[in-house]
Amino acid sequence: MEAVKEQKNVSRGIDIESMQRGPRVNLDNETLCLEVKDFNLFYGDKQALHNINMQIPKNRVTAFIGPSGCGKSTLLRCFNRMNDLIDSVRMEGQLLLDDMDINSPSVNVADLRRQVGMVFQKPNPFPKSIYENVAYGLRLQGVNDRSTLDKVVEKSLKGAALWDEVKDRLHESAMGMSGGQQQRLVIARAIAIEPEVLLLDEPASALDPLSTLKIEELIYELKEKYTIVIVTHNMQQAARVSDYTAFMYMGELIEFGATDELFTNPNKKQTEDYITGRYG
Ligand SMILES: Nc1ncnc2c1ncn2[C@@H]1O[C@H](COP(=O)(O)OP(=O)(O)OP(=O)(O)O)[C@@H](O)[C@H]1O
Repeated sequence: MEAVKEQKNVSRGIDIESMQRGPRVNLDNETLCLEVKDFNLFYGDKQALHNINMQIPKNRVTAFIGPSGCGKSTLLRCFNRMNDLIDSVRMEGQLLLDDMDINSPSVNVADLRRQVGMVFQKPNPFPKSIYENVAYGLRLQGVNDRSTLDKVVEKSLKGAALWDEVKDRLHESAMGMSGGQQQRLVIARAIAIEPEVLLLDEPASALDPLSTLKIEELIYELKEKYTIVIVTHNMQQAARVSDYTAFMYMGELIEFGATDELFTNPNKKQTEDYITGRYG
């Protein structure tokens, strides 16, 4: 009888054993920023995300981990509609930013991308001066007043922990900076327009260990002002920088939890196998 009951629950997607093992995530004391509801994404006929449900709290760092191809970047890109650029993409379900439906036709995508900034794996500064890279977003908004720009450039470079290294060469080309400095410059450029969310897609994977450390320290500081979602292959990095972690596998969200709990006491066998290096 017990066996039958358990089998029924498993077949309805409720994994009793897992529920009994570890703590479940509790977001009662958090303010929500992003919400993913019954979300599916297809590239043509191929389904890349399967029925994702997730809540991402404000002013916290949330890491997406999982083996290559599990859908981490696909999900991340949905939050500022980067997938709009791919013709074959079709989506079902909802993505909310502060209760606003991100995919609603009434959403202005340029405005959304100002609210939800993105930093990619490979630093992509513009071939302009350090100053103009940071001022870029404001200039696009029509701000050309020198003293306003000076203030924002300084504040953003300080916010990206780069000011002391570049304050004497603001008008030199950004292309002459190291990779680690370029990545912090790209972060400064993103925060200059005061987004609400920063999406970081493997922001340190092309960097040396010292630059990686600086980016990780920076992420920790930035969460005071921004909600940060980071995709990383590096589990130590996820454990170091994030408050919450989502483990994905083959397009499904397998487990979402407080990072320290997920890494020390995962609910699901698949999570445990991944974090202990059994696959991935
Ligand atoms: N533009 C695209 N067109 C078709 N399929 C795509 C496209 N981008 C991603 N995919 C597929 O969607 C699935 C998820 O890819 P995605 O890049 O989101 O995974 P990921 O977990 O971020 O992987 P990685 O860690 O290797 O970057 C993969 O099977 C991938 O091949």
